[in-house]
Amino acid sequence: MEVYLDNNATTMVDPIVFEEMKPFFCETYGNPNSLHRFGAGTHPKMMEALDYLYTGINADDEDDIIITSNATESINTVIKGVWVDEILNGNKNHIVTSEVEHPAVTAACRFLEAQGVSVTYLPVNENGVIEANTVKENIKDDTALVSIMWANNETGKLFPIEEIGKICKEANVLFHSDATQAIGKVLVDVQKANLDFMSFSAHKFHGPKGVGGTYIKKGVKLTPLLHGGEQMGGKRAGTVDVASMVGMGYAMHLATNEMALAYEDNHVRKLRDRLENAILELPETLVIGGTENRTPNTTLISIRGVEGESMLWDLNQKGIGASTGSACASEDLEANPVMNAFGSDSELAHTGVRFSLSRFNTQEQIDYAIEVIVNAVKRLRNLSSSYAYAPKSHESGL
Ligand SMILES: Cc1ncc(COP(=O)(O)O)c(CN[C@@H](CS)C(=O)O)c1O
Repeated sequence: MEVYLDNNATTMVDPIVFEEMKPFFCETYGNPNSLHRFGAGTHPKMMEALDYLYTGINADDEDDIIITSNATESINTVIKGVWVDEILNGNKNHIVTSEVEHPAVTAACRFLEAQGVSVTYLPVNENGVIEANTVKENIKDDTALVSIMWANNETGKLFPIEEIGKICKEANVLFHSDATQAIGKVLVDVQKANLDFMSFSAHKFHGPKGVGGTYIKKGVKLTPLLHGGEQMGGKRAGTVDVASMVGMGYAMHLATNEMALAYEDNHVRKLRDRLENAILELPETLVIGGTENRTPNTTLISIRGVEGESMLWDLNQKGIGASTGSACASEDLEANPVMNAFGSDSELAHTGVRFSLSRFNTQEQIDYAIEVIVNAVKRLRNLSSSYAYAPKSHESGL
């Protein structure tokens, strides 16, 4: 049996989405900027896709959503655009973000630090969350941007975006959230969150890889990252990948409607809890960041005495796909920086395994995964020279 439990890395394109995309390869294949019928034929479905995107994040009709290649491009567009507008051409020189952001945020911020910008990386608290008050305490007169993720990709922890949005509005500071791991898992409302910018990627909610979006609130200036043609009103040059844009719009429609979010919060959450609770019955295991206030599909579990990479190899041999943390850091055998930030000791930082489920997982798959995981832990702990578990009288030895 094959069981895919790495949906925070990427998801399967929903077959229904794939059907929506097909016509734009060999039938309606014109360039949307061409004036003839071959180009104009793409417009109805592109407009429908935009409608789905606006509805999915509750954007106002006058706001902008520009189509990018992925969340990384969207994030760089915001951070570097604000740098140009508010720092190079303004009187600001400070950005507030967090220690547990995705590298797309932290690396872009480190690039700006190399250009002389001051960046504050906020720590998470003992519950693995960035506190709104901590953001407030770190906003200065020259703060150009606050950028805090909506949901952490490794732990699933949800951050107080609406509270932070109120703080930024009162302080008149631009606010961006990387919502890549929130869309399709929890309700994302850009207006309630008082966001000026938001980034997302279609392949996290059963859309195609290679397409994402940047939300820009009406009236907020943002210098483009890419210059060239007049696509997206000059806000993002380059011919739009029509099929992917249509796919992202439809995936947003399927993933963010009321029934879909209820399914995530019930069915997917129940499967995640079933898997997590079975692993927590093993001695010396714990959920990094704690179990409260998380996306319904994610668990990052430390299993003392079991190297994350060794566990992944065992799982892969049995048809199960998971990760030790974000896929983009999977080749890096250094201790997981996010786990370090969440306060786990150095050994724990090497023993984390991330399981991230989706609406396509079944209870049968989860029960199989539990059996494989428990057997893998037994095998790997028995092999471990450094792990010696002395069971208390009421615990079975492993
Ligand atoms: C919160 C967050 N923000 C940005 C990105 C980047 O998405 P792209 O579509 O690759 O550009 C990701 C992708 N995180 C994957 C791959 S590193 C993970 O395994 O966690 C993310 O989780």
